[in-house]
Amino acid sequence: RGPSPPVYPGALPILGHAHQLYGDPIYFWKIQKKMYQFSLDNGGVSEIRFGPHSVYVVTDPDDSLVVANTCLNKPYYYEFAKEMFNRGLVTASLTTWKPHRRLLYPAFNMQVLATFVSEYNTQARNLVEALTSEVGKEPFNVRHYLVNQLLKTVCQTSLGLETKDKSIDEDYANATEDLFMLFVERLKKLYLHLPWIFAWSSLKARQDQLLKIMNDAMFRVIDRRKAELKGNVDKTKTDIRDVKFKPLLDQLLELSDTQDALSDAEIREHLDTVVAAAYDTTSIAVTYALILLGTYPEVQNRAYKEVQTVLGDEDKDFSKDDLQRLVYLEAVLKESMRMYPSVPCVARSIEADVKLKNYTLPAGASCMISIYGLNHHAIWGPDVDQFKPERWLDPSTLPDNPNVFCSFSIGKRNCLGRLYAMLVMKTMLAHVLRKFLIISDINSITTQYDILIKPADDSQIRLELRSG
Ligand code: HEM
Repeated sequence: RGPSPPVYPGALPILGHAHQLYGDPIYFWKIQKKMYQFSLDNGGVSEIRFGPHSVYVVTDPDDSLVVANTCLNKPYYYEFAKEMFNRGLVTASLTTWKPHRRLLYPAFNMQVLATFVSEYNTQARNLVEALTSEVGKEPFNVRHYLVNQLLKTVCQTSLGLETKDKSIDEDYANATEDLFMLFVERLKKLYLHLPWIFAWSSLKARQDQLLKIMNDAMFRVIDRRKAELKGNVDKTKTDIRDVKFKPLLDQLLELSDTQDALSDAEIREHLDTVVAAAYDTTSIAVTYALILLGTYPEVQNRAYKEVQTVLGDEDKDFSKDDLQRLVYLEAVLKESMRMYPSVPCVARSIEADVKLKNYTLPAGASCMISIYGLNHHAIWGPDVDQFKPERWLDPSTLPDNPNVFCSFSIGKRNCLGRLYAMLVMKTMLAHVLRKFLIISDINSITTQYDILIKPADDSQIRLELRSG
């Protein structure tokens, strides 16, 4: 097999690096960054150990793509989330994932997403209204507002819920967040990797409670919608929306009716996956973008001017075309997602030996593709650690290798919702920029990790009303 990649320092017999993973979410992010940096400093591949299990940390762009496209199954620690998401795309095994990805793919194309743009605008206006109560006050937690609004947006476009419908609300969001914390807790404690020990733990009892809250809520939504569609009840409900508007739930029920392609349980798993994959990732990305805009007034000013140029002084909504003309705002978003990718790494199972440039990774191990590491690779140039949206405006200032920007992951199993995400995030940011001046300081923000990275501090941004 040839040489082995360097092992991250401090491994102990039996435990490997497990003892280094203990600590709170802020510590856990710090140690992960060190592990990614070690991989970057050592040619792009290194090894850590969860007890006897080898995990390779890959930060080389070419090697990452090889792993992403040849290892399509997820490793055993994704199983921790399986009771919740099961055959949903993120956790599905390859045999389910392939046909289901094909089934869901059409629901995320631009034609469908264009019918959601008025929902995005409505929710962005609601966000602006809610944020108005913070004007002139002390720095506050803007992510809380975004979670609330983006959860509503996703529930409307995925589940067809009306704005006032509280079926999937804060309780659901809190349960999701607690569940993610619980997965991390299990990941860090090696003995809880063993299913029979986990089954007797207090963590498992808590997991069951959270799953019940979430499953009950989602099944209620599915059952009600099925009844509505069967009885043609409430058809007028969608009339106020784009006539072609069809939430993901309706599309999945149609597939189940016409092709017998999906069971109710599978539909629930896909919807839970999409909702969980969508609202928190986007709320985190918009939060960091706002904090960075508030830290760099000249960037904020340029983004604001672009918004004004696209819409003029009229208080109208952004159309799909308007959103596509917000080129600088898109650069701001990409750059903040480069620096703070909501999902900092993804993992794959190595089922057959994988040949990389300098090493062969052995079957039976697993591999972490470090999104954070790739986004901070030296290939970005000497200004890699600086926030420079301008780099996205001129292709000659970007790395030749497109795989180094991988906040939406890379290869065949990349993010299905990336187009959705960009549209909704741009709409939210554009509405906020139009109304408020944002003031913040990224240097005062600490990052924590719970599968996603997010600000640990409540003091995130301040707002002033824009005059005129
Ligand atoms: C800033 C926002 C987002 C980021 C950073 C993001 C990132 C990612 C990443 C890194 C993955 C790969 C996960 C893995 O392999 O473990 C992924 C997968 C996925 N994402 Fe996103 N995502 C975002 C928004 C969304 C949205 C809005 C949706 C849906 C509306 C969505 C739906 C999905 C789905 C269904 C998958 C599974 C894809 C598959 O395995 O075939 N994501 N996302």
